[in-house]
Amino acid sequence: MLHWGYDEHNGPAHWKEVFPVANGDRQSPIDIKTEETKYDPSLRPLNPNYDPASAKIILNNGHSTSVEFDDTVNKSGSFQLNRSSLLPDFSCSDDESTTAFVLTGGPLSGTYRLRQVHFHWGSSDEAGSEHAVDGMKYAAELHVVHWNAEKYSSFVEAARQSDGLAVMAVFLKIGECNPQLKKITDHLDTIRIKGKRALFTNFDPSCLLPKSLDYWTYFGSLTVPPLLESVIWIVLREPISVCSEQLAKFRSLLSTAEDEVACCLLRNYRPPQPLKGREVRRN
Ligand SMILES: NS(=O)(=O)c1ccc(C(=O)NCCc2c[nH]cn2)cc1
Ligand SMILES: [Zn+2]
Repeated sequence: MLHWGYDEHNGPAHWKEVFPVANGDRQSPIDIKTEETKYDPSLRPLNPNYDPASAKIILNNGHSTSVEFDDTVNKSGSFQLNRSSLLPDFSCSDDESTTAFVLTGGPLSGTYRLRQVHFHWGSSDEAGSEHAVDGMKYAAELHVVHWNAEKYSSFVEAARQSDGLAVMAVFLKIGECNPQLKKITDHLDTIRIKGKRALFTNFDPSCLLPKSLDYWTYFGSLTVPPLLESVIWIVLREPISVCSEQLAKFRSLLSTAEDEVACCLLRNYRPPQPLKGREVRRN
């Protein structure tokens, strides 16, 4: 396998050839069998707190499109909420607290810092999500990626620890066009080619969250190589909407770079992996 991807010759079935952890005990995604999930009263409400100004760029890395955030801490060690009045304010969180772009609460102990947001989709609207619910797949899935900045000094270090990462997954269900998603899909034609990136600031991912923050949670892994088993998954139960035209824009992204024969990134989801005895809890 040259470089991993989602085609017949380099897709999920081949990843174990280079990343043996693909057959590990806590791989993701999974099919969530709702009858087998366990209510856990100790689970607290999720508390996402994002400073829209920390968004930096939107990029096409060849296997997804992601919005990257500035997850470096500033000199004084605290986060300032730089509400630069020059930029239009897309923030949906009216919270003026100064703990910017972190996720706390839920199953998490400590503060997880926002790193990036990205998507997974399929070649048709029938499938595209990575997690499934009672065997049912949604059209796409949004991942909001955080790392344990309280215990570890960098994302790369945290990505090697069993409690290093926390990813919040949101299902995208075919329906109305999503006005919040428009900001992202409107930028995709400027980053069609693998490696392309564009300035993208003042984006607040809480705009993409559903009304209810009820969730399932389980211990898993990255769903793309290196498939590191360092993710506390938080899967929101309520989907957000997306329309076919918006999904079509994701599919028009290229998985190839400038000097390669153009190939569209038609799908980029890994199928559900064995649960291997893991428990899925719900709040
Ligand atoms: N789909 S997902 O599970 O949410 C996910 C989230 C993040 C990453 C990621 O950041 N990959 C780079 C990993 C790395 C390790 N060391 C240096 N880079 C991949 C998949
Ligand atoms: Zn992902």
